[in-house]
Parts: sequence; structure tokens; C-alpha cells
Amino acid sequence: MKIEKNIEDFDALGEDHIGTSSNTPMRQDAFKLSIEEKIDIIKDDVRHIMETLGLDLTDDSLNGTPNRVAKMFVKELFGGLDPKKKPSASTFENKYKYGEMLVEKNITVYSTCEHHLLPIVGKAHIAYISSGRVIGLSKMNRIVDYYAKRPQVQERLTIQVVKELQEALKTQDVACIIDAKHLCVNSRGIRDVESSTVTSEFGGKFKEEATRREFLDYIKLDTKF
Ligand SMILES: Nc1nc2c(ncn2[C@@H]2O[C@H](COP(=O)(O)OP(=O)(O)OP(=O)(O)O)[C@@H](O)[C@H]2O)c(=O)[nH]1
Ligand SMILES: [Zn+2]
Repeated sequence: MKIEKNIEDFDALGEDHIGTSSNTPMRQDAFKLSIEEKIDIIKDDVRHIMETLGLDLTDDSLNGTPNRVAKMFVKELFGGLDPKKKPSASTFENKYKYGEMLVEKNITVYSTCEHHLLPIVGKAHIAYISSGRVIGLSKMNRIVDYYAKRPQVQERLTIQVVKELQEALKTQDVACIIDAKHLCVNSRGIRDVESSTVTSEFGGKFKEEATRREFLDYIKLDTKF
């Protein structure tokens, strides 16, 4: 396949440039195939995996699985690789002059670990201090969901959420903490059911102890899954 860089598509993905640590590593021909073409190719790949495992795909319970999995990958679990799905982060003027921290906590995170393609399930907590703009509350949940719907490592997801909000809100004063369970740790390998992973990214004023403490006090990090 011809490799061509399509800068517009990458910009729409929210990636300023390809290959830096906080960007999702993408092939340069990532946008050459349509959604339908991707589903068609992945369907055959899933069928191949299942047949290699020895499964009889003429069984009426297994017959639809390759197509089902392909659709789920492209449209659901990894839908955040499609720049068209990027939520519009509508912001408004801070007319009410609200000057304190705003915290959106317990945002549900469903993502997929890029090392094992197993679920990451947890909660994200976001805080920002307005520099003149405010953002619709649901947009923060949508931004988390968009970046979560990719093969991910939790560190990158945390940073991507903060960068997106910093850009939308035109301020560095944004923070995100994610507390999540990785099924690759909980259900296989070391099989530690209890452990979870906490990641954080603190921008601007959140680098200061008092501001960071206020955020942590609001969320109390008592997340239950
Ligand atoms: N830093 C980081 N590591 C992750 C994340 N999700 C999964 N991992 C780790 O990625 C590592 C991959 O290590 P490998 O040794 O190549 O994989 P593996 O042989 O399956 O390792 P085990 O899980 O220890 O059985 C594992 O230690 C996972 O726990 C994440 O979001 N961040
Ligand atoms: Zn994993």
C-alpha cells in the first residue's frame, strides 16, 4: 500500500505531529481505508485467528463472530482512532466570573490496553481553573471517552486528555487523574485482582502544592469500580 502522510487527518486526531511520546503511534497511511474496508479486512483476520485456534466457524454461534468483532474494533473499542469522532469541545465565555476550580469527577473510563488488547476500566477526574472560558461539563466526559477508545497506555491517555482541554480552554491550568484496573494485570499474567493504576498530569497552577491538594481533596481518590 502506498504510504502517504495526510496531515489534515492527523490534525483532526488531535495530534500536533506524529511520533512524539504523547501521541498515539499511527501509521502514515492510517486514513487510506474506509471504515467498511477496515471491517472487511479485520473480519478475515479474526476468522483466521479463530480457525487457527481450531474453532469450527460453521457453528451458528461462532459464525457471526468475525464480523461482530471487526465492527466492535473499528466502530466501538477503537472508534477514537477516527478523527471524525473527535468531540467538539464547545467553550463559553465565563460570564459569571467563576474563578474557583471546577472538578468533573468519577468519569467512567473504558479503554483497551495496547499491549494485550484487554480492557482498562476505571475513573478519570478532571479539574481546571478558567482563564476566561468555560467548557460544557459533558464535553470533558466525551474527551475522555474519545481518547480512551484507542489502544492505550494509561500514561498517554492521561496526558492526551489534559492537552486537549488546555487547548480548548486556552489555559495551562488543567489536571487529570485516572485510577483504573488493567485486566491484563487482573485476569491473566500476575492475576492480581485487587491492584489498580493511578496516573496524573498536572498543568499550570496544579503544579503548586495547594492547588493540587484542593483537587485531591475534592476527589478523595476513593474510586470504586
Ligand atoms: N506503563 C504501562 N504498562 C502497561 C499498561 N498496560 C499494560 N502494561 C504493561 O505492559 C507490560 C507488557 O510487558 P511484557 O513483558 O511485554 O508482556 P507480558 O509478557 O504479557 O507481561 P506480564 O503481563 O507480566 O505477563 C506488562 O507489564 C503490562 O502490565 C499501561 O497502561 N502502562
Ligand atoms: Zn496489557
